[in-house]
Amino acid sequence: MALKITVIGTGYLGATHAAAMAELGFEVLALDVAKEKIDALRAGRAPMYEPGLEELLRRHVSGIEGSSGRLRVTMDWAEIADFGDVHFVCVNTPQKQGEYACDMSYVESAMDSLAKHLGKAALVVGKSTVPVGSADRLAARLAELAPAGGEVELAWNPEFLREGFAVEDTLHPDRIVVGVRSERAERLLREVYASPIAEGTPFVVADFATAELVKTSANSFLATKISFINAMAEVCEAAGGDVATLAEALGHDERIGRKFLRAGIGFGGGCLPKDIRAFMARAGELGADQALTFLREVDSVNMRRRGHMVDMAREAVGGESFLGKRVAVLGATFKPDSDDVRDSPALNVAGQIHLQGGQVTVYDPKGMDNARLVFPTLGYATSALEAVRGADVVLHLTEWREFRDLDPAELGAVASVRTVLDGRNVLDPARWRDAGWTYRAMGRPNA
Ligand SMILES: NC(=O)C1=CN([C@@H]2O[C@H](COP(=O)(O)OP(=O)(O)OC[C@H]3O[C@@H](n4cnc5c(N)ncnc54)[C@H](O)[C@@H]3O)[C@@H](O)[C@H]2O)C=CC1
Ligand SMILES: O=C(O)[C@H]1O[C@H](OP(=O)(O)OP(=O)(O)OC[C@H]2O[C@@H](n3ccc(=O)[nH]c3=O)[C@H](O)[C@@H]2O)[C@H](O)[C@@H](O)[C@@H]1O
Repeated sequence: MALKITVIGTGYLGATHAAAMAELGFEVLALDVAKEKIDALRAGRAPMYEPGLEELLRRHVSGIEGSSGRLRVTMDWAEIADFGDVHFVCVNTPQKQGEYACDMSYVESAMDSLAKHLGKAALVVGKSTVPVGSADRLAARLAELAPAGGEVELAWNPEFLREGFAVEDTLHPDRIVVGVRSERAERLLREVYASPIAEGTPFVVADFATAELVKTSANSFLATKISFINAMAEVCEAAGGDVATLAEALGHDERIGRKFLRAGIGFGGGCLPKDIRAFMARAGELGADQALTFLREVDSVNMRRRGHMVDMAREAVGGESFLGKRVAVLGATFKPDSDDVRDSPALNVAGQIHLQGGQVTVYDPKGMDNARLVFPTLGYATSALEAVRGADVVLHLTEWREFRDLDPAELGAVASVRTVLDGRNVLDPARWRDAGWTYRAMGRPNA
């Protein structure tokens, strides 16, 4: 009989995972403690903006006309425990308030709720990003709490999807990593991922600690690559070089590669920043803090880029202060094709300028509702054109396709001053200059 799968936590990771599991042909039951997410999913709506997710949900959510009916949702733990052979735990692991360490309380609470109701053999699979050593501890806790005792087992299967490509990355991952303690756990996970494995996706079997470490080291590597190029941007600014040309030239070396070498206002989101901090905190607990001190630099280079964009904007409006100045901010999300504003560099820059007295107006194609929740005091416009109306400077902070396609002449007709600062290094300087704009980018003093 085909495996039955549950997904606990239906945020960016869980909602996508649940829909993808249904797409792969499994019967899926998903649970969340947030009623609005469950209501949205039940109606076949994605709880967040993620390209392709809503189509997948409508194809599989039970009760939607023409759907396969393979995906159902619930808020009932007993139903979840009774239904699943394999339970994926996809809840959030944010940074602890005022600390670098990871807040494990959501994972612990979800595991406890599930364990108490488990009455039959099951494989519980952690997918959340956790500090190394967590799976070991959670396995002992699970064994203690689960009534079925030895028949309930834990595995760890970190996730590498990127927001904006979540559906594609889940259905066709570049690798699958599983931390397992038995052949049975490995066999069950091979069954779950039979389809990507058949497509040739590498399936890496590891112990718990290594599986956990693959995830945090992957995100640390990506963060380091971005901060490396942003450090080079700082040097280019001092020396009069061009970081975009530098990155292109570096990227031709296959050992370095072209990806993740885009300089600008740096990385944000619900993962990279908090994951490198949690990794440093955990290394400290393990007595290996020296190994990761470089991540402190990675973090501070990254945070400096936000401050540098604020400085560039202040200089553009006269150098002294933002008082009485209108600043248009294009972009609120931490990256394009997402509505996620968690630790968004764009919103951080907008917020800093607002706090320094600037009159900030933000526009983002998908992130407006989330941005308003985080920064209700900023001004919000209904289009890029409206945001730019009367502006003394325009900041391009999230590289949505829509912004690249804007007509600089049309914007120039409504702006008060034609100065654009490109925080993502993707606008075409010639197009803007031809329309009478002063164009400046980060790390490209002569661009
Ligand atoms: N967002 C992403 O692109 C990726 C996230 N991850 C990791 O996946 C985990 C989840 O991240 P996101 O989906 O972004 O977070 P999220 O905040 O979007 O979703 C988490 C969901 O878990 C639910 N939840 C919290 N406590 C619960 C409980 N006790 N029982 C049931 N549900 C509960 C929340 O209501 C929320 O809907 C994190 O550890 C993150 O680091 C890993 C790879 C990619
Ligand atoms: O653990 C996670 O949650 C995920 O974190 C990242 O994915 P994501 O946060 O969706 O976004 P990325 O594409 O990695 O971008 C992160 C940030 O870096 C910035 N970035 C990216 C690339 C670049 O060259 N320069 C740059 O500033 C982006 O603008 C964005 O703010 C990883 O890429 C995923 O593999 C991982 O699963």
